[in-house]
Amino acid sequence: MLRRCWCEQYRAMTSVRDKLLQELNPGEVVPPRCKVTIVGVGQVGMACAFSILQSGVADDVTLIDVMEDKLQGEVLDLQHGSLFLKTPIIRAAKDYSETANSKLCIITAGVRQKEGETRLNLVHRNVEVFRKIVPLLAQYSPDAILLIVSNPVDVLTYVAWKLSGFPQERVIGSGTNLDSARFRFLMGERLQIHPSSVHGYIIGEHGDSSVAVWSGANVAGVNLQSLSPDLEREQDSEVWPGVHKNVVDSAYEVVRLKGYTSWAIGLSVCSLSQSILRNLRIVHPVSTLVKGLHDIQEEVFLSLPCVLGWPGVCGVLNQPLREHEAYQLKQSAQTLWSVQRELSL
Ligand SMILES: NC(=O)C1=CN([C@@H]2O[C@H](COP(=O)(O)OP(=O)(O)OC[C@H]3O[C@@H](n4cnc5c(N)ncnc54)[C@H](O)[C@@H]3O)[C@@H](O)[C@H]2O)C=CC1
Ligand SMILES: CC(=O)C(=O)O
Repeated sequence: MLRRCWCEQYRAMTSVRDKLLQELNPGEVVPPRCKVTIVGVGQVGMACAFSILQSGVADDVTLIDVMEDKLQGEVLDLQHGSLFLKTPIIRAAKDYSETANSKLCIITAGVRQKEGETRLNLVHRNVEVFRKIVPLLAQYSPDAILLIVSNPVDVLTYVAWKLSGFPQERVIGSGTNLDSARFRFLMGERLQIHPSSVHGYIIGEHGDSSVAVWSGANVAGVNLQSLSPDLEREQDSEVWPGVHKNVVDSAYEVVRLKGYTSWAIGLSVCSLSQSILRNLRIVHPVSTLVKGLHDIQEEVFLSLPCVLGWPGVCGVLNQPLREHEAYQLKQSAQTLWSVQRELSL
């Protein structure tokens, strides 16, 4: 019976595809479950896109940018690699309606630092960029998680939270996930141990006022400060405090050498995306609303260790901090608040 039905259809078919393939459920559309939109196809956006495509975590990667030719060129180039990827849909969106129903929207659009410029110098230009982007993302993907990468990332995460009206757990800044990766790489180099086995957090601002939590730095639970109490002091003979300085200087150094940073932030954002989209509940230092935590009174976003999963930020760790670490964190909050309170949103 079924066979006769197929044969009848076959006679009526014309295209090569129709002759090749007997569809069992023609016309059925399976909506993507893990659609990721990336806004901005500059150095950072493309590094994020490439890492996410390589990981296979998304079933739709949609890119959008105001530079139409660059956008088309980047998307074509990625599509030509489809044979080697496991993401069925890679596309350029002409307008925000094509980003609809994204689970995760990653914003990398905006200006970047020139040599010597700080991240905070970018704030006014990138707030204007966000005014054009965030309301449209929120309109077409009202249930999405916003992952902010553009700088200054902590202030812009606050801006995205305000402009979107989303709950705090669905607006996340990539924050010090990158700084902590740099910290672990630099400590690992000194110890000649892989960064995945060297644990330590950079918290606070992604930038100049970040805080190294030396009190928690460890390898296999062996606290490094218990081996050298001077670890974070100037007089330390092995100059370990220089590791945090190197972390803070990292972006400036890479920008001086190649003009921008891209690969490490791309990998960092991919790791955050995997934790969210696969509901892994991995702890990452990311920028979240910290009002009420560690005695911070200001409505600012800063990085603290957060559990990330399908709902976004599932929880913030009660990380014990020494007095001077908590003091530095509060200073970091005040630095950001002094920038934020000038913004009219
Ligand atoms: N959070 C972090 O750890 C890091 C953040 N960044 C930041 O990421 C941002 C992007 O850096 P790059 O990719 O190197 O810059 P880029 O200049 O290479 O790319 C920026 C892209 O944004 C696009 N864009 C500008 N306005 C737009 C709009 N209204 N809508 C859509 N697209 C728009 C531009 O056309 C351009 O393609 C910068 O703010 C940079 O400071 C960079 C590295 C690390
Ligand atoms: C540019 C920047 O924020 C970074 O690479 O850390």
